[in-house]
Amino acid sequence: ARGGLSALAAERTLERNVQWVFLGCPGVGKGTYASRLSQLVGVPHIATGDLVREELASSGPLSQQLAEIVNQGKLVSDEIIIDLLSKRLERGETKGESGFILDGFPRTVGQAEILDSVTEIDLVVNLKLREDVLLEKCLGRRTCSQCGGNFNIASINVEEVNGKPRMYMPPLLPPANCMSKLITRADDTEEVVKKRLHIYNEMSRPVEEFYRKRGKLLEFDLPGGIPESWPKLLQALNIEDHDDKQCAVA
Ligand SMILES: Nc1ncnc2c1ncn2[C@@H]1O[C@H](COP(=O)(O)OP(=O)(O)O)[C@@H](O)[C@H]1O
Repeated sequence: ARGGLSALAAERTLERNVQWVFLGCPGVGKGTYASRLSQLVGVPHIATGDLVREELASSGPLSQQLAEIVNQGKLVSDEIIIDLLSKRLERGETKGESGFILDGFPRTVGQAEILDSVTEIDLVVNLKLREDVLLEKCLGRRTCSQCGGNFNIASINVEEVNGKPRMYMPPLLPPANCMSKLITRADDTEEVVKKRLHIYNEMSRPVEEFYRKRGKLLEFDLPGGIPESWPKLLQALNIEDHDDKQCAVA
């Protein structure tokens, strides 16, 4: 099935820019890989979590309400999310953007149905990682308050247990001048991450089935950290990266 999906993706690219979706639990690395791919493929990376955080920071009419929901690890209503996403897509269109890699959307079957009714998604990449590693990955996340760069200070090295493969993920450390400006997201506490993982299983797992039934789901088990996973992901997507060395460390 993998070959078929990759072929499908390649064929689409010739006609118009790609319209891809990234699915996966909190902490799996959706943002990291979606962002890298978007640069490579030349389409915008649109993360609904970022849209929500921008709205939060703007102290507009929604921000108080959103802060409460997000900081408890709950999902924002489909209505609000669709509204934020539509506005983002419209802004992009006026700037001449086309295609996208969506990250963090759709997160409910309702959102998937709405998306399905307005446009065709070419491919859905389902990123997967050992569950016991996800919490640590979330707790290790840091953002530079100045440049906005995303990093991870978690150093993961877990042994093989019950058929789960050994997993080595070196930290993704910031450059020296970001070091003193690192901040942690308010929803990346142990309590809230556990809640988010639970809500993912309840509300977002069914979205995988939604796309599986439509033959669009590409399952991708992350083999390790970025240096190990990035080339394998490109291979699974049939994409060549002529600048591979640079990307692996960027
Ligand atoms: N598609 C969505 N539907 C509902 N809520 C969303 C959606 N995308 C983002 N959010 C809200 O923003 C928060 C942060 O999202 P995100 O940055 O994607 O986090 P995660 O690390 O859990 O993938 C979510 O916990 C949720 O409250």
